[in-house]
Amino acid sequence: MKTLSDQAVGTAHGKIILIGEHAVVYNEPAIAMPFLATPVEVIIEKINGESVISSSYYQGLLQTVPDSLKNLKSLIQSICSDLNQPVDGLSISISSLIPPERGMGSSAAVATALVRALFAYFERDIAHNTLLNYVEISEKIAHGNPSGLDARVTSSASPIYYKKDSHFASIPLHVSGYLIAADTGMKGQTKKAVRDVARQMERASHQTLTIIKKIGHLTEEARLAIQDDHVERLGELLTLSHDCLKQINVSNDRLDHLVDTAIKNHALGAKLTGGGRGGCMIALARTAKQAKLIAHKLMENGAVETWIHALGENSNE
Ligand SMILES: C[C@@](O)(CCO)CC(=O)[O-]
Repeated sequence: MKTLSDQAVGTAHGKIILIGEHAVVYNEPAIAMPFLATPVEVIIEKINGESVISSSYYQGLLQTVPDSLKNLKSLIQSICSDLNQPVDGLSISISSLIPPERGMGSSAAVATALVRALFAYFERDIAHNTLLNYVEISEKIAHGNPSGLDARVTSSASPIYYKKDSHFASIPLHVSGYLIAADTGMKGQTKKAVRDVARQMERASHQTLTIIKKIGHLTEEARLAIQDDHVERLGELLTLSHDCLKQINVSNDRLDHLVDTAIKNHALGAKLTGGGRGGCMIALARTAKQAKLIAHKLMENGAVETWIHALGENSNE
């Protein structure tokens, strides 16, 4: 009989929306980026007895996980059953640098790393589509109705261009530069912001639709800038899209202040990322040195945490 490995590791990373948020709700495209500065690692080791799990939220038996980890328990049970392996005898330890509830794909990334670790532990190869299907099981429990975007971006090295109703395409990443993300320390208010944009669309449809369409054009241009290595143009497009997002009232003073701070400190561009009214912002810099300075200035100006990701660096795909 084949002996299984005593230890296996699975990795994944966070995601950020580079451009196109809110407009994507109205059938315009958006682009999401793998964000390697926030990695996730799952280590599985062989133990005797019942399986245990350890994460920053919980340490204990897999059988008695709290509700917040039920998605992972289901995922482990499905995989062990599909691979004809016992659910006992595993020590699963999860470490994640992705802040939760910031729209950075935290739950999908943990699920991705867990699926990879389990398949490595049981010495099985896994096709990318099978991985996505497993992550969806977990995301359905965690979020109800996942779009599939987070699963794709947290397991991929390439930016993903996407439209509503599961239109996904990888973009060849030829642009180089440094992407800085900063956390405002406030929870984003995606649901409320999406609802308010819908109300605006009813009240002032022509005006609102013009802005939404403009974000769509900026996103198409950003796709070209990424694949044709036009980092300066990409920066301009980010700032222009932030102006559009301001016009549809999904920014707030704290985000605007961080965006202005980044630009004053020679960012090529900056914008909010995700649902807005809190959450995170991003800035683009040409060099590592500029990125570090911008991150430092963002911290001085109210950010609670910053991360720097070198575009084009190897990832774990
Ligand atoms: C604001 C939004 O476009 C992105 C939130 O991360 C909402 C959505 O696409 O569901």
